Amino acid sequence: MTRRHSPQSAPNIIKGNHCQACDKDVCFEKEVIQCRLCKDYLHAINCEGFTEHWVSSKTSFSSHILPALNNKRNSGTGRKRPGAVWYNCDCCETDIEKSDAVNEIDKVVILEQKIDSVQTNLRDEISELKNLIINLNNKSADDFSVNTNAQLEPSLTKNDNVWMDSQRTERLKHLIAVQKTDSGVKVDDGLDTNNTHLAMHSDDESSILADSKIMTLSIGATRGVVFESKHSSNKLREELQVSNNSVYIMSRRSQNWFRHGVPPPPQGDVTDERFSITFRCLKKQFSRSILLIGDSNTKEVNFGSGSGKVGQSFPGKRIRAAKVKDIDPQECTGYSNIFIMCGTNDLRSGMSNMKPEVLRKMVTESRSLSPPLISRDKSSVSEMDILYNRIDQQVELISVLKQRLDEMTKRWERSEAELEQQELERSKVQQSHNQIAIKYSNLEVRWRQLTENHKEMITLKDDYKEKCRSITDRLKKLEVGESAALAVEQRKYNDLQKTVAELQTSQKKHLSHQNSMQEKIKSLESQVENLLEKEKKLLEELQQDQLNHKVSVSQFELKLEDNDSLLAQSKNQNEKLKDQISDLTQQIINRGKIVQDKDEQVKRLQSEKKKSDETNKKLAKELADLTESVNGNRIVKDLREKLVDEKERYRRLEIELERFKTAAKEQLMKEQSVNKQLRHVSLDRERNMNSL
Ligand SMILES: O=C(O)CCC(=O)C(=O)O
Ligand SMILES: [Fe+2]
Repeated sequence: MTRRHSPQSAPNIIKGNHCQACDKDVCFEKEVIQCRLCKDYLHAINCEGFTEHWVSSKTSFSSHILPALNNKRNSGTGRKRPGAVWYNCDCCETDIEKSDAVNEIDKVVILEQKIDSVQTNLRDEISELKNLIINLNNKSADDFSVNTNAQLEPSLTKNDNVWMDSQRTERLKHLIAVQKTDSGVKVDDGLDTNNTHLAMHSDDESSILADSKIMTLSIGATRGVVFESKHSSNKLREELQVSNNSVYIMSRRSQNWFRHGVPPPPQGDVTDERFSITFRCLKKQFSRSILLIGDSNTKEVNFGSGSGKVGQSFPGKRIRAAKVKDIDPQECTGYSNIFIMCGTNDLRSGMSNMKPEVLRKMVTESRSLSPPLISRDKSSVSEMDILYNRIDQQVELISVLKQRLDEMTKRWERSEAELEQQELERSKVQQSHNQIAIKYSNLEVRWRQLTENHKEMITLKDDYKEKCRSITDRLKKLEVGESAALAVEQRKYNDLQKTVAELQTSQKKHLSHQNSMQEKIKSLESQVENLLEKEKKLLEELQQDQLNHKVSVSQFELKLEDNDSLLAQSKNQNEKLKDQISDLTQQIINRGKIVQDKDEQVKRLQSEKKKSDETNKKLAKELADLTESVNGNRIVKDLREKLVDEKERYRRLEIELERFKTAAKEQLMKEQSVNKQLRHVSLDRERNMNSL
């Protein structure tokens, strides 16, 4: 496989100052990293401002992009390299890992593992990126987050919950903002925010629609709202942290099972103001209900039917609260029209610097603007008159309210500015969100590239598999060839065994030959013995003859002296003796011949010995060959041992032959000396005869 990522064969992601994947210009110094092995340039997304850090083996989202996004440096000490970005791209890392492989199969295994790990990493990176995008989305919606933790009805899904509709909540937010300015809700400035709390309760008034939702909007400091089960069998208790501009939703039904409240902040905690506005859906008949909150001045107003009451058609109630802190919010639920009568007991005139005539005008205007909340029916005329008269009396209070209104307006303006600021931040977040989206698409490009690599690796793997298969086939063929070679070897072995058997038979023959030779030698020995015996006898005879001859010579001499006639006789005798001598000489010649025969025999034996020597040498050579070819063969070993024995026996035979030869030589010498003596005797005799 060609290295797709090599600088020559594959285009870098970065060309000039342009990233091909993002299709945008990049800062070469800050946004580009180079693989220190293949020297390819890659777009290091969002690593601006980083002149030194160690990027791990992969451009993984966690080790590279995320730290850059978080504007943090990689902190691992071993990873830092001053003055440079150190980076090995995935392909080079794979090459390094591949070089560890001992064989092709190992290489395939390493590649497979690598592909798996790259896939897992990429999947992790993509899911991390997705999470980040989701988080950023949430963060941008933080200004008005919808918190669903308090949904106590688990069956309620996002789709069927109207409060999950961001457009709707946006409109609501606007509405609330208007309400904030319009209503001018009185907030006691002397309120100790660190002690405020709302007792545990359930919004379970019968005036609330049974299958409706109750929504509470939080403004200001973050506070904990506690939810707990009412019934002992089910002891659940959860606390929900509600932040500024967040809403939580409960169902009306859950009120039968749970209660909720806002506990005081933990001891020692300093907290800011928090307002909450709760929205409830009332049953139709309560839509016009009235709540009148006020001091003793309101005691004359009584709701209900009958004489002295406001009337059946105006459902409502009056609660006594001389100061704001006396108001129990629990008592306030379920009323569409709430009148807070700020009595003169605590809030006196003098606090307003508004001119009375201006104030009066305002009151008149407000009267004209007021919706006809309460129609004047006959039964309630006097009470309402009293109410309007009271208003006249409360101009000072209204001026205070105006002041508060101004304060609230300022506060609203401030919050507007904050909102603008938030909007700005939001757009920034949106920008980074867009960047992330680009990075995501980059990653997808990388993913596609890796998929292509993966495909290529799979083809490579298939190639390797194919190679492995062919190697296996070749191996099988080799195995078949090997068995043929084995058969040849077996045949050779059998031949060798045959040769050994032949050698054994020739050894046997040699042995029998040696035996026959030994027998021959024995017979020769006995012949020599016989000859010696005969020689002995001849010698004895010769000695005897010599003695007899001497005697006869002396007798003859005596007789010769006395009688010449006896000369002839003596001549005859001499003739006989001559004959005898010639016989003896003949015998000696014969013996010489025998000795010569023996000599020839000895020579023959020697040549035979030479031949057997040669045979032995040949045998030894064959044996050596045999030993080489069939090393460790038991039969050959035995044969070798036998050969050694044979050699020993042969050596002894040789010694004996030597001894025999010397004995024969000695015999020959003796015979020669006897011959000499005989020759001397015959010469002496002839001389004697001549002298006679
Ligand atoms: O302030 C809150 O979050 C709780 C308000 C509440 O429970 C209520 O108005 O009934
Ligand atoms: Fe409540």
